Amino acid sequence: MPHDLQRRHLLRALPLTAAGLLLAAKEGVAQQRPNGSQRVLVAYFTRTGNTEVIARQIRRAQEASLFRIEPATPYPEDYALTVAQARSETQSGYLPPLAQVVADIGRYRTIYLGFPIWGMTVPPVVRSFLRAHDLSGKTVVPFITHGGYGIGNSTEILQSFATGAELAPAFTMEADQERRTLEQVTGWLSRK
Ligand SMILES: Cc1cc2nc3c(=O)[nH]c(=O)nc-3n(C[C@H](O)[C@H](O)[C@H](O)COP(=O)(O)O)c2cc1C
Repeated sequence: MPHDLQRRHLLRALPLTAAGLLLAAKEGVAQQRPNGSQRVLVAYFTRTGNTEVIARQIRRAQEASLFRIEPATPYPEDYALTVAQARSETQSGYLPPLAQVVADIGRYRTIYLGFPIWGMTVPPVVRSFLRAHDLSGKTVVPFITHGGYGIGNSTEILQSFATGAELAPAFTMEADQERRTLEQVTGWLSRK
């Protein structure tokens, strides 16, 4: 029966070097398909679930393993605080430590990499994921959701962070934007 990420080792947090990003994280075993070839991994980051819908569909279609990218310290629940934190992390080049890394990344040939656009670019934690795993010789297939403003400089950022990987053209799509939903609900509530 499929099960969520199993955490094998608890390691103490280390400073934020590239090695630290790897060592600070627990090793995670991706959720695996019982009969799959295990050569395809779907790794994704999501806040509100849009990207996860696509990740799970790819997983079903490709008989792939599934890995959720998460920061060791979760982002705030509050939308505005998350936007502010993401902006400051991106501006300073901060790479948040990961909650877990893929323990057996070497077995995968193809990595579908999914994320939402944050501040017109790749979210910091997705950059952490790329830094923490050796993807050289692998094919990285991005799938990206955004709130209507496009994918910004994501292709260039992916090229610079996925060192040695072959980068396939990205699948991109507009999806619900949390900000728009919040504004509409706030407007509705204030009329009551
Ligand atoms: C911190 C933050 C920053 C965002 N920045 C952008 C942006 O610059 N451009 C855009 O089109 N959408 C932006 N969005 C909207 C998300 O990209 C979009 O809603 C995405 O589908 C969310 O995916 P998820 O549900 O998998 O988290 C942002 C959302 C958040 C939370």
